[in-house]
Amino acid sequence: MHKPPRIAVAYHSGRGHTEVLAQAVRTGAQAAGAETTMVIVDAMDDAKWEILDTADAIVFGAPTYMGSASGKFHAFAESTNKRWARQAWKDKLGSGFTISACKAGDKDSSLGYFATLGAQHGMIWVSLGLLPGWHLSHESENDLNRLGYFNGAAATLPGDLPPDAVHKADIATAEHLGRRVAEQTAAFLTGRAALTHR
Ligand SMILES: Cc1cc2nc3c(=O)[nH]c(=O)nc-3n(C[C@H](O)[C@H](O)[C@H](O)COP(=O)(O)O)c2cc1C
Repeated sequence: MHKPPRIAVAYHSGRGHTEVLAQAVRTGAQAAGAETTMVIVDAMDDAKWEILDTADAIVFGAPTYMGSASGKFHAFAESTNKRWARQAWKDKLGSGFTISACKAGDKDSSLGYFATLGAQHGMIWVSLGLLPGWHLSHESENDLNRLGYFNGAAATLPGDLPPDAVHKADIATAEHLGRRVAEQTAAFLTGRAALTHR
């Protein structure tokens, strides 16, 4: 019997929109049997770094600000440079999620940035693993992956609305991502353990 995968959700949220997605990623990962820990990256301390260093997978999240992940997330990412130098997070699994106000809003840049950050750390990237919803005439905005992203989970919410207005389909998409990261991490850990004991 293997230990449950440990998944950290490392995120910044300005007004609570990204927080809703972070909680959804956690819900999905827990439903798939993972142990999850939330790490708000605005103010890192030793305990938070320990959580990230010992996690089997890290899911990065931030709102899209000025066409990329928010500045606070970027500051966190830059502060991982010593870990980068010794490849401390190599072979952890990773993925990412974002939200923005515009329908498109350059969210792709944020998701691409998370994937590049993961690659710099030698992490193994987990895609969303869903076909796009809402892209044929019989489909609707209530579909999973209604915004049609592949590199992670994305959500759109008009900027003047409160966090509890985050679209249910976007929440379900983030839950799907959490589940998928948990399942892929469990499969990876099982495979690695089998190879070690061969
Ligand atoms: C400084 C700033 C820059 C923003 N830039 C973008 C942007 O480039 N594209 C976009 O669609 N929305 C943009 N937004 C809107 C936010 O992405 C959106 O409101 C998001 O849901 C906020 O999430 P949060 O509450 O987790 O911070 C911006 C908001 C702020 C405050």
